[in-house]
Amino acid sequence: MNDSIPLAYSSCWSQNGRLRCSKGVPWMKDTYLRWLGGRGMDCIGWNDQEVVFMWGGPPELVEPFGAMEMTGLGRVGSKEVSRTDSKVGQAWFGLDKPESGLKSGLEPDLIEKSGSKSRLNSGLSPIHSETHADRVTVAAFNPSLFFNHPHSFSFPVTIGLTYAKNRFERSEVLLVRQKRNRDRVRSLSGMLEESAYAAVTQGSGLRRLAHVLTVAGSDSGGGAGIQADIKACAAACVYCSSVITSVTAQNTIGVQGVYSLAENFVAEQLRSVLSDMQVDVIKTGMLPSPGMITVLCQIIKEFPVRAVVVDPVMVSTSGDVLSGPSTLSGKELLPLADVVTPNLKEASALLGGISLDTVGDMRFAAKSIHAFGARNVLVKGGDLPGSSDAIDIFFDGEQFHELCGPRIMTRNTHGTGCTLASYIAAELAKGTPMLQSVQAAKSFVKSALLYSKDLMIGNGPQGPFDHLFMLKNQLNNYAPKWSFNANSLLLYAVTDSRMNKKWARSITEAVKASIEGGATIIQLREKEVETSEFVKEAVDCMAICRSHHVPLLINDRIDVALACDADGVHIGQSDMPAELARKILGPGKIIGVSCKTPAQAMKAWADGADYIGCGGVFPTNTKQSNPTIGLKGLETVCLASKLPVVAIGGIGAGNVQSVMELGVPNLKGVAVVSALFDQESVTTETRRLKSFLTVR
Ligand SMILES: Cc1ncc(COP(=O)(O)OP(=O)(O)O)c(N)n1
Ligand SMILES: Cc1nc(C(=O)O)sc1CCOP(=O)(O)O
Repeated sequence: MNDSIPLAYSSCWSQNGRLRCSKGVPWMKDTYLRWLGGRGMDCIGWNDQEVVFMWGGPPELVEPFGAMEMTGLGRVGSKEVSRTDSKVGQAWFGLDKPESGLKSGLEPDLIEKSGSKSRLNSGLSPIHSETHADRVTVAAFNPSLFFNHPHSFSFPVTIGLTYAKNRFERSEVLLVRQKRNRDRVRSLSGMLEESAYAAVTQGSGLRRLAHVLTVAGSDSGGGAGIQADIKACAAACVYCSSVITSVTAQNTIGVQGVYSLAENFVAEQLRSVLSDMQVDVIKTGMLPSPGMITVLCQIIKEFPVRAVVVDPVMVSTSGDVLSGPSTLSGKELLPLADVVTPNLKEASALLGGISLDTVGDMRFAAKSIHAFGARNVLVKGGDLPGSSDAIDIFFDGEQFHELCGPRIMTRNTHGTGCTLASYIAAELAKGTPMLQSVQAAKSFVKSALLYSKDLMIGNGPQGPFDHLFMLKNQLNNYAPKWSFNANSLLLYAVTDSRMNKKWARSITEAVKASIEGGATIIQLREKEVETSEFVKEAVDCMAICRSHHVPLLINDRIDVALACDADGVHIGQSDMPAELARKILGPGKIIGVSCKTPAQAMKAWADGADYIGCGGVFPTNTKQSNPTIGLKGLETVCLASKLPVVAIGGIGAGNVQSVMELGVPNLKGVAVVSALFDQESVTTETRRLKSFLTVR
């Protein structure tokens, strides 16, 4: 990289809750869309030597900073300038307001006091010009500190970051007084780093990879510990560096020996990685001594990262003790954790050995561990007695989420805890929000276990599984599925080639019209179209659906779904078995399965489906010889199903209400063919049907 760094000018602001950017700033848009969930706002100022980023805004903007109102301050040249206005949606920092050209956002008296006005304006280039900078300074501060500070104009910067000559320097004062703010600032640091990095690499041809640092023990058998962490991150397409705390002699039979490294050598490894590389997330595993935790905590404070994931490894799956509960109960690390992921045994140990036998107990444990200072807690109930499901409790300090999945019956579960935590860390490193990261990790572990359930590695009772099962598909279709929302089943439009032909419509016209009318998910059920034509049309339909954020599934044809990178497939009882479809498609695709009985619904769940289609609720002419199960049959299947259900068969404006009035919580919507597509105007009929439906 040159000392002189090309940099595009930008300004982003929020308007009606949406991110707006001035021209010529794709990197900025990406960065902020990614980190501020599409509601970002910031300002940037610059002169020939230095560029300043600032952002701020309403509390919801700065998720994951919770309730902290954040705003920015910065410098132009070497001079500090004043504060932002932190009103909702209005915070800008004095350099320009895009709608009205160059304009100061500073309050007049502050401009006067800081004497910054002339400096500000004289330091600016015209809007949308390009400049070159060899330094990028990013600063943010907490206004509550600012306003409480006795010398307001000394700018209590909570964190500042300068990128100059290929290095980040944290040169600003760290003024962090409250624990709550310290947590926020750690996360903020990652964002600042990302922004500065994005700025300086723009136009340089360089790019960076999301990065997790795992601090854990080595498992010689390769199933858990550092080895599992690296594989989980690789599966999530994230770079993983590793600091080894302990070396274990371990196989599928148990742990034969543990050799812990000296604390100062662990510190040396940590400093080595963190002083050189831009680590996004630190994930911790086996930390064999309280002293090692103290060292780690000190270094995390010295080198703040975006998030810390703590897997409180205490006992191996074989039952061998890897570190005592006293190690974590020192409670130094938990207040730094963005998420902690104990299993039942670990949660119990953290809480002094209480027994945890029910989902209610797990909720209690999650809340109690949260009180130690972790921002989020995931209590894993994989070994909850008497449950055929794997139920985890996620608590974010306000809300509980019960995350349910089928328990996969296999001996190959060694390393699931390490893998889950590392996958969460990897998703967080990519910018995925916390709950979705946890869901994506659960989905990954489930798929890996399913894929590996018959593997035979080692002779002991607990085998490892295959993290890189997707590579065997030779297909790069491993995108996180967290975008699937069961509410999208509300009005499910299923196309029909015969009807398209009858009304002289192309598939794309049919899809466009149904989306216009309000369809919430589309299935291409084109039984009479030639494959080459089908793939071509499906690719076009995908483009339409993507641009409208409507998922598109393919009926029966897994090959076509892969060819057009559809969001998933819908399969029947006589099609490719769902379990195999999941193996072929990977965890990133949506799979729906047709079910007429409770037993089929249970199997679909165990096979890794995402929803079931249940019918025929009423007689239909669209599908020959289709048994009708009636409203009663639909209700029975819904009650037996752990998956969301969409009703199908003979449904139209005249009877849709009777279906939805069943009021079963997992009945999420109706799938319809002829009432939408065997009609003159698909848009009108879709709109009409939609008017009877509301998300529950
Ligand atoms: C949402 C939805 N539910 C059920 C079906 C029927 O699928 P299948 O049993 O595979 O029958 P065909 O559609 O292939 O005739 C569906 N397509 N969609
Ligand atoms: C494709 C399909 N599957 C069914 C099932 O019972 O699984 S009924 C059906 C046809 C639904 O078409 P219409 O909305 O025109 O009745």
